[in-house]
Amino acid sequence: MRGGITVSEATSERTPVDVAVGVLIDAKGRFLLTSRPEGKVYAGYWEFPGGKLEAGETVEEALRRELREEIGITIGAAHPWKVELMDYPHARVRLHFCKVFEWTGAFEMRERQAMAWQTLPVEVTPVLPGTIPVLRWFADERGFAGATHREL
Ligand SMILES: Nc1nc2c([nH]c(=O)n2[C@H]2C[C@H](O)[C@@H](COP(=O)(O)OP(=O)(O)OP(=O)(O)O)O2)c(=O)[nH]1
Repeated sequence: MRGGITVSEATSERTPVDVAVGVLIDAKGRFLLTSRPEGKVYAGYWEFPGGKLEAGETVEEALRRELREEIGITIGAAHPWKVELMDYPHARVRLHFCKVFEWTGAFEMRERQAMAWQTLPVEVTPVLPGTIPVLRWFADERGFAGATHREL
């Protein structure tokens, strides 16, 4: 007989995949969102740029690599901000959100994403579920009341 593990228990026990996420903030306090490229899950949804850690990488190393690969910039220091676990049907992810205030190079959307500098409330839509808590943290930091983004 197989153990009594139900599908939902198995799902909640999935080992999370670590993801490094960059919250780029410019001199005006705007933050950068990019759209997920065609061919990825949640294609077209807006998110903070980033990606999965490769073996042996720190969060900061992964973030530096991903932002170079995906949007063409070289970041300065990555300041760890918050860590969030998200359960999606496709994966369980541990999102390491880092604030980034300095970078060099010109933005180049190498995966043909779109980019948008945003403030609250966010105007682009739809926003990836794993991005929504970040908007709430910004709202709390900035004393912003009301909806942080538009629902689909
Ligand atoms: N980059 C990013 N990913 C997020 C955010 N919120 C959120 O739930 N995620 C999830 C979506 C994905 O399941 C995962 C990131 O994986 P990904 O597929 O974009 O990473 P990657 O660039 O390494 O992709 P790949 O090479 O495996 O195709 O994290 C966010 O704000 N930014």
